[in-house]
Amino acid sequence: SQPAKLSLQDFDIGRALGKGKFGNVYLAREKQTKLIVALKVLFKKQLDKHNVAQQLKNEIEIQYHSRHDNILKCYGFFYDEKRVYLILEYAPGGEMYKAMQKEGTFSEEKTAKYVVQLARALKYCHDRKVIHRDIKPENLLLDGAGNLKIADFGWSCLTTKPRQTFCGTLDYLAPEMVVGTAYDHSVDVWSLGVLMYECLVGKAPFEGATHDATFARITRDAIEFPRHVHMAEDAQELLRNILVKDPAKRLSLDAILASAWVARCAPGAATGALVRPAPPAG
Ligand SMILES: COCCOc1ccc(Nc2ncc(Cl)c(NC3CC3)n2)cc1
Repeated sequence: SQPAKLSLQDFDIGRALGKGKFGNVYLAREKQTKLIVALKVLFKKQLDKHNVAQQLKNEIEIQYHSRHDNILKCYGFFYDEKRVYLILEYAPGGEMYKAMQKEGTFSEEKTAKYVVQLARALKYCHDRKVIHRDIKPENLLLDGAGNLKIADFGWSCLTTKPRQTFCGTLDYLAPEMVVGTAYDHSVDVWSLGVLMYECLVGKAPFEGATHDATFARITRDAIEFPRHVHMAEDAQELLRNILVKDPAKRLSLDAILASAWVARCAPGAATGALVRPAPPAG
């Protein structure tokens, strides 16, 4: 049967969770089911002005049909004459980039948990021929147990040709995207490497003062590890094999999940369980 057609009257609206370029996200509760959701309100005028209506359809299509613990659920959408509303899963932990700002760096264990969860979510996407293309802390949320959720598929695509210019931070763009050559799912692997680096070091590996400086560093520089951050050798080794300019030489998601650093810092990841095994009874 078709899902029920919902409208704004079906929700009690709560506080604003975040303000975006095309509209805001509000905490909301569906009246019948009492389900707590995040309601993303987008203004049609803004969507038309920035010519992103097709991108939004993309986002809804991909997120609505995704079923994965580390991908934020889209329960549905509706619209009125001025706005489009996305009914999204509420992630109580908030935005990853805010947690990074607050904590500076994360422990190896917490970083490895994020790396494993992001790698699993990306495997799910890539198996379905979906490339996210815009993995960065601003697009990642945390649930109540600190699990990672990919939250924004605005830039994901089923093809491999970028339609519009990027906005926001370029730190996470893979070299081949910066150069504009054809690229594939391995651009998401590069971004996973940048995220791992930033979680452990506290800043992105190829940060530049300007866009051009960042572009130049992404395409030219070899990865460096600041001396004041004592990063374990197996972590450095893994990052050197992810942040490789040539996409064909970049590690696969499976290889990352099977790496020595993941085995040491996210025990049980290989078997799928990320929770600590209960101590033996008695
Ligand atoms: C003092 O308040 C600080 C903000 O605290 C939170 C912010 C956001 C969530 N969860 C959340 N879940 C789903 C979405 Cl789609 C979303 N989108 C918004 C644009 C991020 N935000 C929880 C807490």
